[in-house]
Amino acid sequence: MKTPITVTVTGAAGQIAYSLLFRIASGSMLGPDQPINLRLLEIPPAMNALEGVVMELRDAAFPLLNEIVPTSDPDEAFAGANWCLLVGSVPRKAGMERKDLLDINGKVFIGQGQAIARSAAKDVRVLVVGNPCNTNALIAMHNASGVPSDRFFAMTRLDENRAKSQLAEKAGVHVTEVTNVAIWGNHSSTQYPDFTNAKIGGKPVTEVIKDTEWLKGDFITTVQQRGAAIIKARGASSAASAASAAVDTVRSLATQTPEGDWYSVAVCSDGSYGIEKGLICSFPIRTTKDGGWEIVQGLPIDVFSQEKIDVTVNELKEERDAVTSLLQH
Ligand SMILES: NC(=O)C1=CN([C@@H]2O[C@H](COP(=O)(O)OP(=O)(O)OC[C@H]3O[C@@H](n4cnc5c(N)ncnc54)[C@H](O)[C@@H]3O)[C@@H](O)[C@H]2O)C=CC1
Ligand SMILES: O=C([O-])CC(=O)C(=O)O
Repeated sequence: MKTPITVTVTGAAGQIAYSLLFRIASGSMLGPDQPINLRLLEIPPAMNALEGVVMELRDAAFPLLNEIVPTSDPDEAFAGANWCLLVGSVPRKAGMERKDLLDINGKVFIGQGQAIARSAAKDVRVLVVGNPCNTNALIAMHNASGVPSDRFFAMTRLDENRAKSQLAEKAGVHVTEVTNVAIWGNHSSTQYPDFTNAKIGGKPVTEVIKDTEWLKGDFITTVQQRGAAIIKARGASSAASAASAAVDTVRSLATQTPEGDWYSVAVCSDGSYGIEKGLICSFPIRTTKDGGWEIVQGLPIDVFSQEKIDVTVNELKEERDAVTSLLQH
């Protein structure tokens, strides 16, 4: 029997968590032989609802679920955490951009960053899902003194999955044929889903999909606006697909990436591709044999891509500049 891995999920009584917790406990995220301790953080008014979720987790009788701790105390929630999935925060409503949530959600990540630094395990890794996730991750990272910056991630995998699904549908192939899709920049309507380096059945996308106007136009805007389209249709933001993307992100970070491929997640920029150091920016990423991660280097960036990347990186800088008072050094 392996030693349990402790996973903390915040916003544990919310929509995303209602899908995510059951996927984690079933073994989808960390493997079919990996026992899990779940530590679940909520705000006091949601503790009753959380109690109901805990009852359901117990009722599912998951063989891998070792322990469940529901709490409204961040230090108790992050105690010994190996993985922290920071989902808890308010979702946007129709007509809002994700960055409009900065005022409401940003400050949550100060206290959570500090509590992670005090209480989590030495090998802690943190994936921020709550929006605006890049800048919330930046706030958490700056407030988690002593935790290395390469442990902080923000989720752009849902965007990658959406891009793959759009490309597969257009090409009339199964989604598993689509590889090498990088999302650059911010998880926002400025993100750049890079089709120029993507492949379908091992061939460049541009050789398989000849409709360049669609690739440069509707493809990009559909991916950029998909979250808003879901809110319009469902009356609530994506939850099950977001949970699934969080599972995919952690699994990709925890397992070696297949040769030649990459995945998307926002990490602390080291200056690669000229993107300002210290921004939490989405890049093409590979997980290495030793369990670390690296930014895929040397991808060709044409003029069209560079313009798109500049726009989204500029937005990240603006968001960072708007929260300077929340960033501690
Ligand atoms: N990065 C991405 O791709 C995606 C991000 N999101 C974002 O994820 C976040 C959560 O979405 P939902 O689960 O649908 O929202 P929800 O409103 O259903 O659940 C959020 C939960 O967080 C809790 N919460 C609020 N403040 C908290 C705090 N300080 N500590 C712990 N818990 C706290 C609330 O009580 C609530 O139960 C939103 O910000 C949403 O915009 C949603 C979809 C995709
Ligand atoms: O659009 C939203 O507000 C929720 C989200 O991040 C997404 O679905 O990508």
